[in-house]
Amino acid sequence: MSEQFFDRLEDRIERADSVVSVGLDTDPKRIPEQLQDKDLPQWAFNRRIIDATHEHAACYKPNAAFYEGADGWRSLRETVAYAHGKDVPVLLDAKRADIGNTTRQYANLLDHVDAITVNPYMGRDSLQPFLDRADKGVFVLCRTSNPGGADLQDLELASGETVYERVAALADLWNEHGNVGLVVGATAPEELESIREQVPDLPFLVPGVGAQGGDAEAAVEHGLADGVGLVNSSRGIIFASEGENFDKAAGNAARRLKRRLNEFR
Ligand SMILES: O=C(O)c1cc(=O)[nH]c(=O)n1[C@@H]1O[C@H](COP(=O)(O)O)[C@@H](O)[C@H]1O
Repeated sequence: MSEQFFDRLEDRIERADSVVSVGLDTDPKRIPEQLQDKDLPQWAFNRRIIDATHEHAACYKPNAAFYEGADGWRSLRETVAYAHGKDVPVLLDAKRADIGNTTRQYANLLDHVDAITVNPYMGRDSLQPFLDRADKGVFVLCRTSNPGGADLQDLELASGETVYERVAALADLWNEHGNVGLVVGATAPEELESIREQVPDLPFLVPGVGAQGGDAEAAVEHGLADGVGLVNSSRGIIFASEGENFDKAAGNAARRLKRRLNEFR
């Protein structure tokens, strides 16, 4: 198996014929009733979601927010092992980074998963332990999908570039091991296009299609670098139905998204 995350991801994209990142944002309150009395309801839910969606998944992206706490981390560990058993990489959406000794601990998260999202706000040294993991993917938040994404990221610097453009330029510099990608939301299609022009070689993780109503065509057209990149939907897949056959609905939603995105690949 290749040493490089993006090579492994490329293989997976080819095998699944899909750039869909299935977001495992498993809100305990939205888990169907029939699973609520299980030992680890999140794990019971994720297992059925993975069974139903893995053939359409380029990766799984659990967001750490939903797994904080002892049972959550246990569920996450089982989930990651199960996804790996299906040959699907796992991108932990943790948005971490801190001062040196703290961030070294955060980077240990990469012992368990294939890639992670990080926050560039504290600068290069806060990301160094992640960047040093040449075999793992490091997705740097660049232009986020939320309405407030513009508050700081769109500010113009004295140099004339915006903050998100500066982040993209820095991420390109930090990409010494070929393991860096950017997070750019599908709700900002113009920025997606301009960032793609600025950094043609960095794969993007593009969240914001589905529940946030982002632009699927722009996500594919600009999110991929040499065919490699990810377009994420979380709630739109895993909570496609909250009824008894939630897994079947999730599988259908993942297949539909894959087909829709493939129209633009
Ligand atoms: O880093 C991310 O993945 C991320 C960045 C961003 O700009 N916007 C964004 O929505 N996300 C994540 O992508 C997922 C989107 O979930 P849905 O809106 O349910 O598809 C959540 O886990 C968000 O935290």
